[in-house]
Amino acid sequence: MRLMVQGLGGERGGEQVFSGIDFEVSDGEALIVTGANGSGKSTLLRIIAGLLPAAAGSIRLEGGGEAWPDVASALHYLGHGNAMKTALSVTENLQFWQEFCGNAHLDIEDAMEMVGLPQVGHLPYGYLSTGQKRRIAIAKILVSYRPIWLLDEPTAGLDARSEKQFAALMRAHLEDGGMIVAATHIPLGLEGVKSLVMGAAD
Ligand SMILES: Nc1ncnc2c1ncn2[C@@H]1O[C@H](COP(=O)(O)OP(=O)(O)OP(=O)(O)O)[C@@H](O)[C@H]1O
Repeated sequence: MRLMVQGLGGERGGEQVFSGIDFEVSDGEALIVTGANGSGKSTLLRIIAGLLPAAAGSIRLEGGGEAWPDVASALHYLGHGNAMKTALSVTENLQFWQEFCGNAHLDIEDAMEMVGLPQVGHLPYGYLSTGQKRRIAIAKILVSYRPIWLLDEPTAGLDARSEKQFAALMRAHLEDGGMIVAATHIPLGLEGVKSLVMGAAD
């Protein structure tokens, strides 16, 4: 499978943020997107996720077959917001996402264990600390299988131990043939990755 981005342009509020972005990511590959604040990293990921329209260019998934007929069906998007309901329990949130995304992968208990939070399932999500919220958002992408992980500053708010745990999860995803496109200011602990540097903002 191959994610192909060609000539991609992005706008916010009618202003061009970037143009002419080209890259390809195949099974087992990661692309790390870096660049100054405001250079358009989040905008790029939101366009790939289908949350914003592209101003120009194309985004295609080759070889997805019947299981992954288009880019949107093949990806998990981990944005700055964690996309969880604060009043629902952690388990209820993860159950919702597992049913919504389909392709159940890890059990909810196992996913909480993988992010080092096996005992918070009964708590309202809103009670968790900032780093715990992020770790449960990471558990969200483990409870359903999708081959492409789009990650926007995934380790923001994580302590050193959780950063390492997450690096291991990303490596396992790549070893399984998954793909990662991650915007970050912090090295993610992945080796042999592709790199895209977004232009500096004015
Ligand atoms: N809704 C919006 N309306 C207008 N401009 C916006 C909007 N959202 C973002 N922008 C602008 O788009 C540009 C790109 O923002 P974006 O969040 O993609 O940058 P980034 O590279 O992810 O930055 P950071 O490293 O700070 O997270 C910025 O100049 C930002 O002010």
